[in-house]
Amino acid sequence: MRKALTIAGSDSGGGAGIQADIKTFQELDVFGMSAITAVTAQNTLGVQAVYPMAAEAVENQIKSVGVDIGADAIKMGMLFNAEIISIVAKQIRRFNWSKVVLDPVMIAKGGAPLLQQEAVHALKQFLLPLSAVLTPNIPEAQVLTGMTIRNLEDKKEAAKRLLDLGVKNVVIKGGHEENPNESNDIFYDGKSFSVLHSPRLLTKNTHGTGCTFSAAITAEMAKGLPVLDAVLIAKEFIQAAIEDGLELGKGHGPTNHGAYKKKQVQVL
Ligand SMILES: Nc1ncnc2c1ncn2[C@@H]1O[C@H](COP(=O)(O)OP(=O)(O)OP(=O)(O)O)[C@@H](O)[C@H]1O
Ligand SMILES: Cc1ncc(CO)c(N)n1
Repeated sequence: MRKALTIAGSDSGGGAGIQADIKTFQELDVFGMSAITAVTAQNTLGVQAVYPMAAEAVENQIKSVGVDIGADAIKMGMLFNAEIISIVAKQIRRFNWSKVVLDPVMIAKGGAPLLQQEAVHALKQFLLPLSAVLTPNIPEAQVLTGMTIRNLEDKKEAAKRLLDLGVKNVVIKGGHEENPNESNDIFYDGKSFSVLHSPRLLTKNTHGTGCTFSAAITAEMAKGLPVLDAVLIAKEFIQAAIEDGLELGKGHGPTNHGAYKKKQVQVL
């Protein structure tokens, strides 16, 4: 069985972070493993508290997986601080992992910081050059490039700048765009651009969309798919999960990780 490791934060509410990643891996028939970087007290209303792990604890979780089980692909989500970032980078190099997906999580939907501002530099310096795929949303792409993104041309320019920082492929996600009809993502591999179209679904239940999308890319890469094919499946996966979003809690409910598989079965 193919194996994927997520290095990310725990979401007690179960919709984002490690929990979203493991559910997504499972739905896509990949064995999920985790290295927890921080524990968040979180629900559909927001993040109530963040408890970062000691960098050594993160390092040892990755080592335990790497020396024994191994991983076909790696995903990184919330990393919180520069010390954790630098230790994660060291372990990725040590195990020679190349199918590495970096979701540069910075701020939760309610505004809580999930990455310290002073750690952005470390993320760019240590992790972008080790990543096969980077999946920023628009605000994250703006922070990483220092440019304002208003339209498709800006997205293309930002994607080029991100590749100049060492990442091999980038998907700039459109969830935060003000387009009322569509939520389009753009993919760039250094040679050509692809626009991944989807209708914008009118729902408040979008907690964990970014985590779920990048975990699905990771799972498909673990199975050996080329990056663009993995991204296209992930787009279908997140679309189905949002369409079937769950009305749980009093705020932004989670997406339904089981929706994609259910849809496949119906088609058969
Ligand atoms: N309302 C929506 N309708 C359709 N697709 C959406 C919607 N919101 C987000 N998406 C899709 O979900 C994926 C994740 O995008 P988004 O920009 O929301 O990520 P994110 O901001 O990192 O998520 P998070 O809020 O979990 O951190 C993208 O493929 C995006 O196009
Ligand atoms: C733990 C965690 N990681 C990532 C996100 C971003 O959605 C979140 N809300 N919580």
